[in-house]
Amino acid sequence: MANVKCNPDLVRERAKCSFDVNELIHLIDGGENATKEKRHFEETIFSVKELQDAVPEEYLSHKDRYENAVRKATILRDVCREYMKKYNYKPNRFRVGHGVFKDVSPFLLHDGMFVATIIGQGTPEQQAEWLPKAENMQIIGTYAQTELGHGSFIRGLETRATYDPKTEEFILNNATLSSFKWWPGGLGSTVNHCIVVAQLFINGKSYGIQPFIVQIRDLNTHKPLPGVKVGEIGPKMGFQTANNGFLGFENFRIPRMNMLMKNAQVLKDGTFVKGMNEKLTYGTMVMVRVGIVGDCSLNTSLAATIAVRYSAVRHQSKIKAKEPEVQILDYVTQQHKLFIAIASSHVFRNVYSWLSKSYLNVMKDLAQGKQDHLPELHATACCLKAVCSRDAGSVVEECRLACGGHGYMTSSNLPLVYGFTIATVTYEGEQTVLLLQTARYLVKAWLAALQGKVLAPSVSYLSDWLKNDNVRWQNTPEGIVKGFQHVAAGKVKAAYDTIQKYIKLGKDYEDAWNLASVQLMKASEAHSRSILCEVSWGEVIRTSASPNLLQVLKQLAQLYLVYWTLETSGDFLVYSNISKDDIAILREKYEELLAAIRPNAVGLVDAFDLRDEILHSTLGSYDGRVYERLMEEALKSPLNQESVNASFHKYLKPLMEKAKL
Ligand SMILES: CCCCC/C=C\C/C=C\C/C=C\CCCCC(=O)SCCNC(=O)CCNC(=O)[C@H](O)C(C)(C)COP(=O)(O)OP(=O)(O)OC[C@H]1O[C@@H](n2cnc3c(N)ncnc32)[C@H](O)[C@@H]1OP(=O)(O)O
Ligand SMILES: Cc1cc2nc3c(=O)[nH]c(=O)nc-3n(C[C@H](O)[C@H](O)[C@H](O)COP(=O)(O)OP(=O)(O)OC[C@H]3O[C@@H](n4cnc5c(N)ncnc54)[C@H](O)[C@@H]3O)c2cc1C
Repeated sequence: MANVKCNPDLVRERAKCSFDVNELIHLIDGGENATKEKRHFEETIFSVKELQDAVPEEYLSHKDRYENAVRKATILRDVCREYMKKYNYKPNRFRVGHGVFKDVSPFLLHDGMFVATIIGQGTPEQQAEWLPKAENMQIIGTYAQTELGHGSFIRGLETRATYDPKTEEFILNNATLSSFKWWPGGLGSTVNHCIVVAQLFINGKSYGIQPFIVQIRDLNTHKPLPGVKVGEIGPKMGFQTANNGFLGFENFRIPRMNMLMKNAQVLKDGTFVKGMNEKLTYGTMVMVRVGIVGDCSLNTSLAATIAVRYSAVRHQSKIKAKEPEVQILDYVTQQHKLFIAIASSHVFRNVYSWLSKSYLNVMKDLAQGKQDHLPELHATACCLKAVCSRDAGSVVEECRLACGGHGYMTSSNLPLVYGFTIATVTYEGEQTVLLLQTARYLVKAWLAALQGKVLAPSVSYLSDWLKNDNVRWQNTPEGIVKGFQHVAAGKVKAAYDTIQKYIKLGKDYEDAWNLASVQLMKASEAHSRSILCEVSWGEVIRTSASPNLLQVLKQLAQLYLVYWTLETSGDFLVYSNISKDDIAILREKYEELLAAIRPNAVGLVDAFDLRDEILHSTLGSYDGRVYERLMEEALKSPLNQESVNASFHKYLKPLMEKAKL
């Protein structure tokens, strides 16, 4: 990239960067070698001609766009397969996926949830049967859980799997419209298999929801099998190429061994054998929620790179009347909009790495029959997924708005990035629903703290606060982290007290919970923010990096802490010992941090190392040829391929002629 002829503003920005951009790239990637491998892989992918679109996707019809996505998905699969064989390298498919599809691969759910569920929910025998076929794409699958009538409340799913001991089969049925599966990615026209989550019935008795592996299309003709009704759900806000679909069954029979039986089993005679914990059936969702925190980091870095580079190139208006128009990045309000995007991407990455380790530890424990840490993992993954996805959506939108009119252009790619980022707020557990899951855990933890019990590490601050809620405020990063814990503890206590108040007024627990649920949701958000602050600050101070880089990483981490303290200063005034003077000091600190980060802004986004092919943006490319690219892309419009459009003769001319009469 270094030899590309760049916009002079970007050249100047890069020259004033105070740290070694390559050092940060290696740190993000996990080492110099990892960067080399990543770049070699990406170079390979993006040099495949067939993966490059001659016409921008947006000009294709819905159908052509889907077919083009499937075409590219199959090529990408082949290239990756060969590459992995040759180099024994496991690539990050989401990064290159953004480049190849711009939007979402129709195989996303195959890789992300179908294969993962077979691993997580299948017995060794079932894995041996299905996994090789799924991994080498002999079969293509998705994860079909959500229905027209139910997504969040999965115990309310209506698809039925009724066991027939005579034939040792399950009979799948969707008797109502609301029971139709609705949303699964790839289901529309791509997959031939599904994990179907259905209510198990044996001898008229319900045994809760269980996962079944179901073939829905003929492998040769791709026609839906008799008894299967399947189709695509139509255009959406984003995810256009994900091929989300609907599905229903009518007396569709599958063999007994197609119930994934790692956790619970149905024996030949219809005996149901309960698993260690029925919530283990929800395991794939926990895994994906963890993954989404990492995805939030990537999505945020995409938007930050586009908006920061554009803001360095774009000149508009003046700060001083007699001086030239400034780079819009010099407006402190612009820095306020954008630097939190850079900081958030680092915070999400660090927290993702921490959460993934917890996830793997809990998986190891579960394999040995220990489930003590599962509730903490579930609670932590829920609130982090909810808050990170919401933050990422807001940050991406702020970056888009920060690009003014050009941010509204599809060719900036910001509308698309927003489309797939904001979807993470809803899928894999709607944000409020997940925050309330965490709130259940927090309320229990609070009760345990009141009883003097030892709490799990992520909530031990509740006990500390109970012992001493009068800690002096300190304007240091550690002091701010403590402050976030005080806010969270104060909110958990307030929500708990509110529940108790309603119970004393004669409400039952469930109604009291619902009445207090805004507070519970806010407590959960505050808990999440305190984890984000504590973990990310902790990771940064433990980072081994050169002094120059460490200084910049600390500035970003502090920016995150101060930004969110100021954003939630009302809470701090209520629940911590912060004073108005402390807030004034923090405001000053915030301005200092923006000024300190300003010279490194372009270097920082360069360090995300996102190739132009991944950014897909007229505004964000490495060379900063913004106006040239905007014009080049505009000229690709089919309307610009003709000097006069047929509508002139058909409609406009007759209209004008009528007006003459
Ligand atoms: C684009 C790139 C993305 C990159 C992502 C990275 C990697 C992933 C790769 C690919 C995936 C890509 C895209 C995904 C597309 C989207 C796919 C989907 O959306 S699939 C559908 C997802 N659906 C949901 O998430 C549904 C949300 N609802 C639920 O999870 C549950 O119904 C519930 C809200 C949790 C409530 O369940 P239930 O009613 O049964 O439980 P409660 O009675 O409320 O609580 C009982 C008890 O159980 C505990 N618990 C609940 N869940 C779990 C769990 N998963 N693990 C452990 N424990 C759990 C809960 O805490 C309660 O405990 P207690 O308080 O002690 O009683
Ligand atoms: C792009 C995209 C891709 C998807 N892919 C898949 C897929 O591959 N497979 C799949 O199975 N599903 C998929 N889904 C479905 C997705 O998982 C659900 O839409 C999601 O879990 C939310 O459920 P819902 O639609 O039922 O929302 P609802 O629960 O109906 O939410 C509507 C409102 O009700 C509120 N609400 C609901 N319950 C409660 C409660 N208990 N307390 C308080 N408020 C509540 C919510 O907070 C929200 O404000 C996808 C969805 C999207 C958008």
